[in-house]
Amino acid sequence: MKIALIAHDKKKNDMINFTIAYKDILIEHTLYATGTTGSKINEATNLSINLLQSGPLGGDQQIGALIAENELDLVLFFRDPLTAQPHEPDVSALMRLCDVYQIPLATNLASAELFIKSLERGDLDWRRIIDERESENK
Ligand SMILES: O=C(CO)COP(=O)(O)O
Repeated sequence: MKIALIAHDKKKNDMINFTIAYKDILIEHTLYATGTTGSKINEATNLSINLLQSGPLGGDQQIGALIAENELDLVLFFRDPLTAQPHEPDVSALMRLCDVYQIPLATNLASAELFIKSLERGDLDWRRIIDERESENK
């Protein structure tokens, strides 16, 4: 599965702890992340991550583009709901695209834990069927 990992600054510690805790599961998947989040995860876990731009510099839009191209199966986006973000329109656009394309989106640590356990159990395997169908139509 292709998974995007994103965290606003005040949620980066949550994301690092999450990736340390679930490293054994995450290592089995292809990971993408916005710039700063991805670098910090890589430093803490050594997980291999496809790094995009930092969020405020277009990283959220790059994640959105991957969703629109059916290149992501799951988005874990630890949002900070208490701090205004200069790139709020990009954040909203990313979440909107998850809804447009039916991509599971966790916006906090508690829901990400549920998703990662579902992933381990194979609950998200329906995404593989969609991926196969998409590649046949290309
Ligand atoms: O701003 C972000 C998401 O909106 C995250 O970007 P960084 O990972 O570059 O901090």
